[in-house]
Amino acid sequence: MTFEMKQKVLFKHCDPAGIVFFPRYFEMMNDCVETFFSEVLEWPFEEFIGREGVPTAAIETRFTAPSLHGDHLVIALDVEHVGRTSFTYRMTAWCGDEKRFETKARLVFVNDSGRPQPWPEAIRAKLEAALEPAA
Ligand SMILES: CC(C)(COP(=O)(O)OP(=O)(O)OC[C@H]1O[C@@H](n2cnc3c(N)ncnc32)[C@H](O)[C@@H]1OP(=O)(O)O)[C@@H](O)C(=O)NCCC(=O)NCCSC(=O)c1ccc(O)cc1
Repeated sequence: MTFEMKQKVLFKHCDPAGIVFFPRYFEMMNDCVETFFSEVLEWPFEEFIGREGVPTAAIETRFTAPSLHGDHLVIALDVEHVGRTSFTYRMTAWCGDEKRFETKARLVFVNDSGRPQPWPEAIRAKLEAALEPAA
């Protein structure tokens, strides 16, 4: 399955020329992940972040076209791999038919000491259910 989140490009995302500044894209990525946790995993960040966490261990992004103030983006997330303590997602942002960025990242589930721990079984089951179908 592909999870989608709409994101209008706002004033706060942009430099003085009205172009999205790249750290704001990373915030949009995290917003999409947070919404995925809430809506697909039914495990909102506010229920566990603080005691536990899901830091990003690795991320690779390509910015393929600039976004402008007022653009309407659709940010699409696919779960690519579920590991013992981690999962990998791919995310692509579109404005109409134009791709604005694509990213691949690995999140690791950590305990209150910041050490990796296995996913809770119920969360693992939902992550595996969300895995994109094999090509
Ligand atoms: C992520 C870590 C806890 C992993 O600890 P390690 O001791 O390296 O892990 P391990 O070797 O045991 O491996 C654990 C898993 O992580 C995976 N892993 C670890 N490092 C990597 C890298 N570099 N690439 C890919 N996968 C990795 C590894 O494959 C294991 O996966 P499973 O097979 O699914 O179990 C540690 O490297 C760390 O703390 N890194 C710093 C994280 C960080 O500061 N990221 C910057 C942004 S912070 C952030 O995104 C965030 C913070 C707080 C929040 O609430 C939310 C988000």
